Amino acid sequence: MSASTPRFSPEDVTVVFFLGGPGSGKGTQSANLVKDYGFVHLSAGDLLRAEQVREGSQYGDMIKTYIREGKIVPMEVTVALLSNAMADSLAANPVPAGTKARFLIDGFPRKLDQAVFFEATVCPSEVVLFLDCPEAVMETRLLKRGETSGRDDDNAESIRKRFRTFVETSMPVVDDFEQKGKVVKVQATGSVEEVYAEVRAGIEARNLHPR
Ligand SMILES: Nc1ncnc2c1ncn2[C@@H]1O[C@H](COP(=O)(O)OP(=O)(O)OP(=O)(O)O)[C@@H](O)[C@H]1O
Ligand SMILES: O=c1ccn([C@@H]2O[C@H](COP(=O)(O)O)[C@@H](O)[C@H]2O)c(=O)[nH]1
Repeated sequence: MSASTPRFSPEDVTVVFFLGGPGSGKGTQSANLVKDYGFVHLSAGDLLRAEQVREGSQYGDMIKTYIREGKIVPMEVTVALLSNAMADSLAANPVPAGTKARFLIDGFPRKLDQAVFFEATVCPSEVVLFLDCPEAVMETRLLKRGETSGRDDDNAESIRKRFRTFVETSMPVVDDFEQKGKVVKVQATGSVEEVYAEVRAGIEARNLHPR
């Protein structure tokens, strides 16, 4: 894996960043958005977990520690994984003339430097979808998920650290995009169906329609 220049043109893609605290429901809503809106879903966390266990990865141990501690992995690693995954997807499914591939980038950017670096070297985002959810609700969901997820970080101590990182490091990213007029904010405390109805309304208001 290397952080090379992307192997595609920014003109060929529409990128939606999907942000929200740990357990706010990004992965759950992403499945709906893939089905109805033709997004390719890329979860930064999933890409990091795959890199962590990839044989021969020089980053495996480092990623494991960062994830368990709820810290943000250095941006070069994550941006390279995302950019390569986008390029691979475009190579496998070339964009028909006159259309753009849609990428839903879940759980990224989590830090301002990542946002700046990605938008400068890969492509700018179109919309930032933000799931707003109280910590108490997210904690209940994550502890429940932890009963079966097998994730190293779905335990009370890691969850506490992830919440702290989210408030201190990731919320400034949401605030920055908000100032740029890019944020679609959705309350994430309702049922999966209720939240999805709000998500749909929000992105359609930004001219993203089913495909
Ligand atoms: N609206 C909802 N109501 C109740 N439970 C939900 C809702 N949305 C998601 N969940 C459940 O909460 C848990 C966390 O959801 P999900 O994995 O989608 O969150 P996430 O934001 O992707 O989390 P992370 O950032 O930690 O990966 C899952 O077990 C999921 O089934
Ligand atoms: O851009 C990113 C995204 C994620 N991480 C690390 O991964 C874990 C888990 O992420 P999920 O989105 O909850 O799957 C997160 O706590 C970070 O440690 C990252 O470093 N950079």
